[in-house]
Amino acid sequence: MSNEFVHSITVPRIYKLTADVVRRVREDGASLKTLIFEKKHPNVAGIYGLSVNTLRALPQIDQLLDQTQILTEQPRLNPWLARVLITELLWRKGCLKSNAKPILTVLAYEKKLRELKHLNSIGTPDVYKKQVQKPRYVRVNTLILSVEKAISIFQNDGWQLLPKSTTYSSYLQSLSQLSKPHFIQDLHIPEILVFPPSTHFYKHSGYLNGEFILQDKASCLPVHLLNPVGGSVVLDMCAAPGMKTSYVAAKLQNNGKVYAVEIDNNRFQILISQIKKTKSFCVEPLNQDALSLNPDQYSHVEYILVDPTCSGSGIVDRPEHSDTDSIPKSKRLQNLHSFQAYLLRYALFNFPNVKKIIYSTCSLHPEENEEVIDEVLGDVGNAYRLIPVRQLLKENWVNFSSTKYNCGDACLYARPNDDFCNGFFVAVFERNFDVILPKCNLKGGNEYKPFIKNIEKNDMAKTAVHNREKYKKTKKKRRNKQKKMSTDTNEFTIFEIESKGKVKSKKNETEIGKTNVCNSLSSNYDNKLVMNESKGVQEEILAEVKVKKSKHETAYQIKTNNSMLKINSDNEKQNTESKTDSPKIKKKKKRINKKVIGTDQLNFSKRKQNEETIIVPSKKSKKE
Ligand SMILES: C[S@@+](CC[C@H](N)C(=O)[O-])C[C@H]1O[C@@H](n2cnc3c(N)ncnc32)[C@H](O)[C@@H]1O
Repeated sequence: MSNEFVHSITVPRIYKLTADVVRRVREDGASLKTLIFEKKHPNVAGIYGLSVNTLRALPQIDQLLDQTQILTEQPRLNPWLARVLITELLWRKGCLKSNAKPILTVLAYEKKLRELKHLNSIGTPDVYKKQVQKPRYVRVNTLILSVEKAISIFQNDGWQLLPKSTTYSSYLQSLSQLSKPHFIQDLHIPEILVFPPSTHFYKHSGYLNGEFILQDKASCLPVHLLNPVGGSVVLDMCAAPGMKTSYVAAKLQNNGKVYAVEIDNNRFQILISQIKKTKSFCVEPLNQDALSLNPDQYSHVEYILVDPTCSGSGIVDRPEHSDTDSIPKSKRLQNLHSFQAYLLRYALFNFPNVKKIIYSTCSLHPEENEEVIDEVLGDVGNAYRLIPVRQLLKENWVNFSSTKYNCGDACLYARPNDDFCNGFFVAVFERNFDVILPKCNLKGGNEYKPFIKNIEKNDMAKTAVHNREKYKKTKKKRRNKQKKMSTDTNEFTIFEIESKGKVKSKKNETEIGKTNVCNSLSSNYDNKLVMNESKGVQEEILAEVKVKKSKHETAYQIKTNNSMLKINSDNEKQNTESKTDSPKIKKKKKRINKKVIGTDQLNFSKRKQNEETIIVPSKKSKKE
């Protein structure tokens, strides 16, 4: 075989795409889910699996790369492709079938790799091993069928329903022994049916038509505890991918209203898809920053769900962060804490008729949980109280918040090893209307509203990749400009949200990504960390969202039975605009209206929004 011939064989696309995904997750902090979605490859599950496995085995792979010196000896070999191929060879298929040059190169080192793997006693990397064998939770979408009907469907499929448990300990006992062909109804949430681990329903017609939602029990708990009564108005401040939104709609039986707010454009598409699939007609999706909601316009809101971006540390099968991550863990948690407290405070202080607010995270870090609750409790005084979740669940729960915090054990923790579900935290706030809301000058508080205008909202919707590209471009532009005006010290002031305390101005900030902490949180953290609350969901939903873009407009088109829902999107325009903007002068920016053409089935509304983005130049700015 001549060299020329070997060179002409291309590497299978799945390996190339996975290598790119893994690189961007590691280097850009991009979201695995968003990237896989972007690729629009038919084998979403394959790319997802290989990406997750490669990411998890990175420390071991890098050790092998070091020892074999492949990358030094083979400088033309793409290091990320090498990592993916090694994963496939050593931990997945055990072979590589192609004569493409990179594959032959890796295969030339196969013997050495295997020997070193053996010598290093690298077995299956620890992170491959699941701590918990989580059962498969199925939430019955009661907007489409009753729980009884769902049970009979599964029974017709050959499943056998175990008797209902009466205490949490007997329920957990049953869960720990659950095996085919048995399933059980959840003790707390009757809409949830529980099946043995590794049961797959992705191809089940009930799943495909929205009757069954594959949603972890932990993710259902916040809505179960919110428990809005029919006819009420609910605000879901962080809605995508819409698992909780659709559950709220089911709780309301579509009688009432749910405002589902999502800042990220890509995730908003998934939210729309979920709303449609689940027939959640009472939901009005809003593609905007929840912090930009005009409280006067939403003064009728009675229930709020605050389920913000978090570290996702409670998710059982998510890839771990490693020490090599660019932002240290403590700093990440501090940033998340600030953002979460900000959002929660916004909910607590700005909606005069709200009765109940749920704060939840899929994190097990007190920084994102008890510490957030303690911080806001100090601000709201007696205007709100925490309802002890122990009472709400009638003592049938084991894990609560720590008594070493002011919130005491009033909040709920779900812990994978005890509760057989993802790790989660839930706090339930109830409004005491006898007490007037105190004034609060802190982030999100009622005195803070005017500042909201100064946040560059468009940017919050950017993915990490966008931010990086934008940052690079702006840096390049600025460098060129600086060359031209070498004496120019172009100073400007930007606002920065500090982790603790007030708004502060900062001079000479050069990194666009730093113009706003929430911005970087919403993009980096959300995309990087909050892949989803259930591993399957991202594959499932992504596989279904159909996005079509025309040359002249970006449009989301979702097929309905008899009509086509079309949402004109200004995303690209916004993105382009923001990319070319540099924050140097006082600038008013009109947000382009989201035009939504509703179908007879979906209840989307037209919404006008002209928000100002103002970044104030300091007085020292060079006079042009
Ligand atoms: C943890 S996820 C929400 C999961 C969702 N509640 C569910 O159950 O499917 C957090 C979401 O909040 C969105 N988000 C973050 N900051 C936001 C903001 N300021 N306004 C609206 N959405 C925001 C993120 O893009 C992300 O989709």
